[in-house]
Amino acid sequence: MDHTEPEPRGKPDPSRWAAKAWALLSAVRSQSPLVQCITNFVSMDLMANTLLSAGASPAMLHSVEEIPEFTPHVHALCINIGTLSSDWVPAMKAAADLACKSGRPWVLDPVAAGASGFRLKTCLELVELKPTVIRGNGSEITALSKASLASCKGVDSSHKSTDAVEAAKSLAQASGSIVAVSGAVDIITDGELVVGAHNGVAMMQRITATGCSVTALIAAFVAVDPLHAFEATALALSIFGIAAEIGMKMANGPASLRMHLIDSLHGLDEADVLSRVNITSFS
Ligand SMILES: Nc1ncnc2c1ncn2[C@@H]1O[C@H](COP(=O)(O)OP(=O)(O)O)[C@@H](O)[C@H]1O
Ligand SMILES: Cc1ncsc1CCOP(=O)(O)O
Ligand SMILES: [Mg+2]
Repeated sequence: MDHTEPEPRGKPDPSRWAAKAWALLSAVRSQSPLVQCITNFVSMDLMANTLLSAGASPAMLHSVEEIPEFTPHVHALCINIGTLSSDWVPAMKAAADLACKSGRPWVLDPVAAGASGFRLKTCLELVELKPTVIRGNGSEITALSKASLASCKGVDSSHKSTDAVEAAKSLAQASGSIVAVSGAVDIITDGELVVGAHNGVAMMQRITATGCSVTALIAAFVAVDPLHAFEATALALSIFGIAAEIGMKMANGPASLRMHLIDSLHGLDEADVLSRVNITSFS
């Protein structure tokens, strides 16, 4: 996995983003990073298939007994609190702590963070364990950033991603994590620089666990380029969106889009990626 020095940050150059997208997808395919996923029951299947179709190697291991042996050897860890219960929290915390201590990137998906005090408290405790990236929808990032039970229907967002830019920036500054807010435009920030990834189709919101799955894809991308987590996060979101755009041409509705999204992610070629990556600076 690449440990070279970070590239200088600055105004995004569209051709640099597209070339880097193809380089990172190719690295995931050739290196097949092992991604440990501690995730909700709803997302396990789509998340594992998303990682496999991108070329990564998923492992849905969550028992607290095996984390000390397993987690130090993974290339990245994804923690998702979607179907949270108290007996899973020690495993989540132990895995996050070990990932940090072993120098492995880890990514947090704070599903429905503002839906209950238990969820919010657990997310805030996980944020203390220094996730490399936090990816949520607009309502989740708003709740986590303000540490309050913001108006939240459940797992789906009632905020546009673009209305959560300031919340994302302050969460990134307070946590030291890269923060991504998904939506029609995916917002990615390190607390200063903000970019928008414009790929994707609206019907992705009608398939459960697309958000969870793109969080796991972010973990795979960060695994192959851990020193450029900001770029890897934006590009994983863009690549997932491109797969959906291509899949949508063959789909008749959410169920067939789910299938074609996975097929398209597996089949993405250089021309698709270079012509479709759409990331712009956002201010
Ligand atoms: N209106 C939209 N247009 C294009 N892509 C979208 C839209 N809404 C969501 N997406 C994409 O769907 C995926 C899941 O995002 P989202 O629905 O916000 O997450 P969650 O399922 O966690 O609420 C992301 O890849 C995001 O870019
Ligand atoms: C429906 C549901 N309920 C608890 S977790 C979950 C899946 C949420 O997936 P996503 O956040 O990707 O829509
Ligand atoms: Mg979600």
